[in-house]
Amino acid sequence: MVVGTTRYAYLGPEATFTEAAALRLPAVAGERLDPHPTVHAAIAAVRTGEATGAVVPLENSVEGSVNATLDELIRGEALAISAEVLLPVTFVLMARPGTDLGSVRRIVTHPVAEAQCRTWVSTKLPDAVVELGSSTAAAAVAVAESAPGADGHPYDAAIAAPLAGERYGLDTLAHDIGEDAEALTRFVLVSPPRTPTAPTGSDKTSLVAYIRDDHPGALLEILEQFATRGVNLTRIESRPTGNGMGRYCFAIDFEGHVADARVGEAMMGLRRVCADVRFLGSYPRADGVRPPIRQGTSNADFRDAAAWLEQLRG
Ligand SMILES: O=C(O)C(=O)Cc1ccccc1
Repeated sequence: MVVGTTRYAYLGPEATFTEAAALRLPAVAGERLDPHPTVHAAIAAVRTGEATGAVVPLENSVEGSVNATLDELIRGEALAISAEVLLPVTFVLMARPGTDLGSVRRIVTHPVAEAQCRTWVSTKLPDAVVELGSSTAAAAVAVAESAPGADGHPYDAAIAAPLAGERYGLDTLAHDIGEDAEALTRFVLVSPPRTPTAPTGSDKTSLVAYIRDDHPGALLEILEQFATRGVNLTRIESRPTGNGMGRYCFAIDFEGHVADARVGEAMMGLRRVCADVRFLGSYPRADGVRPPIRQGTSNADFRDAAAWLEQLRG
């Protein structure tokens, strides 16, 4: 296989769900992919310029946001989201060849996988403990390298992607152990700040809003900016800013593109009521949905209203 020269970082090692997601991104597929042990390390490679972009998990349909990624976007040097991809995730319990399911006591996996497989583990292996690792593939490596009887409590099994079992020589003890067979994870391509790609009609925008002085109704003021312009939110998450107890910001995703008038007006409103607004980007939606535009909020409606005001002002 010929590999391009542009380097992209991802949450590794090989055979993570993130690697599978990266291979589905047109900008990344065919380029050089560098595995990193943590989300922080993958994003640090973008910040230092070592990588053009980093593919990292952002949100799971069952477990919610991946805070490690959210916090990188909220704090430190500004970054941009330039693409998203939705990936169905299937979890497998895997162990060294010869391991018997009944003998599994110590399992290792990523927190998102642990949350989705909790019911299966407590029902089928009530005496097992699940420990958390930096990725599902790192968990598979830890099991492959845990010699039974070795010092330091070896792991008996890992919960990871079917591909990780093949890659690291582990056998499957149980298939499809996640709670929701339809579970999806949303991954994003994080790059240095950049001009967004042109609107497609099926776009999403992400930003972080930092409250100006803690006061009653601060969140309502933020929400109003979107509501009055007919902008539909797809996710809102509060996270501590990291600068003192009780100081929070809101990471918000919504339908539309920064080039859309209603989105621009909502963002100008945020700019007026917030201490700071960090624009993360507008990018095509992975699900291709083209939501209906509410009456009175199309680009033409905003243009007409602006022309009317101009006329009144003479
Ligand atoms: O650990 C991985 O393989 C990842 O890519 C993170 C993750 C873990 C579980 C579900 C989705 C993403």
